[in-house]
Amino acid sequence: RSAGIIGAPFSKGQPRGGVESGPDLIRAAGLLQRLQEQGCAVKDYGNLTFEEVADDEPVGRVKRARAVGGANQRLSEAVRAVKKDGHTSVMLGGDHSLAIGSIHGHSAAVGELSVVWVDAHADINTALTSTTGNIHGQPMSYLLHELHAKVPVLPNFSWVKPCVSAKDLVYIGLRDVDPGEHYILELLGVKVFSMSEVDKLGVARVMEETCDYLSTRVKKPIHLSFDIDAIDPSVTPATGTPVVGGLTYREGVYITEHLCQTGLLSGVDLVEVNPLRGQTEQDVQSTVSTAVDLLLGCFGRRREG
Ligand SMILES: N[C@](CCCC[B-](O)(O)O)(CCN1CCC(O)CC1)C(=O)O
Ligand SMILES: [Mn+2]
Ligand SMILES: [Mn+2]
Repeated sequence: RSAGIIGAPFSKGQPRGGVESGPDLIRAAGLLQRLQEQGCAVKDYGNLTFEEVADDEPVGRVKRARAVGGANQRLSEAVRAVKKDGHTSVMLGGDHSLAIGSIHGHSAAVGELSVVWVDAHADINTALTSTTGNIHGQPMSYLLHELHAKVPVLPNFSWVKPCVSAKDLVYIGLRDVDPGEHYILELLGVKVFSMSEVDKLGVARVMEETCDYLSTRVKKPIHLSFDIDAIDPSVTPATGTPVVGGLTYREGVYITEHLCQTGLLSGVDLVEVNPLRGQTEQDVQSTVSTAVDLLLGCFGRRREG
């Protein structure tokens, strides 16, 4: 296995400062060294730099669109290059609006993808259904072919080409879905394993059904977009939009171990770690070390040794 690490210190998909520190915190916790220790080749592509955007006035209700569009165009090019170099891309966020560039660039390199979205939230509001205007609650709406006609073209977004089909998307961990999002998920028939299904089926069955569902037709490379707020806030409190009733540490690691074993994992996002949202240093350390362990599971770490 080989991992290409891209740091994306970006926060404009949401209003809270601090999430831009995610990449360096995850590196400082030893991600690269731990990957190498477990036999994974690692190339660190460093942190992207994003230009400041002046006068980034709201477009309708959408906030900071020009900054988000520009940052994701840079990220898309960077992820495409990492994939062309033959690595599994690892995008360290930063907020979840970065999934736009990460998935777009991944698909530009490898073609059609399966997307596994692990999150408390669906992040599938369109610019018109979003009540907050924060683009970290909207990324999937820019990527789905089926929503293309429903999404207005925002400034600095004209480069985004839809690249994912609704049938190739699976959600795990949902527990805070907006009405507009629920309507979209039902309308498109997107496969959802909410926390109710995790409780009902157990994580092993959820992963079995996820992989069966995604490989029913052609097996595609998998893009895992993991929002740290999918994990319960008792474990990962240092994040912008915590929601009670989340995945245990063990369920989170089981998910990444299982996806690694498919041999199809081709791109990973780990987003929404925000040290300023922790109340204690221990809160931050628990959040960051869980993020590292989730990523190690993506690259072959097995709890059995
Ligand atoms: N769905 C939310 C949250 C998005 C979270 C993004 B993340 O990347 O962390 O998954 C809004 C949530 N909703 C707003 C109104 C409140 O009363 C209830 C929560 C949105 O802002 O669209
Ligand atoms: Mn979330
Ligand atoms: Mn998210």
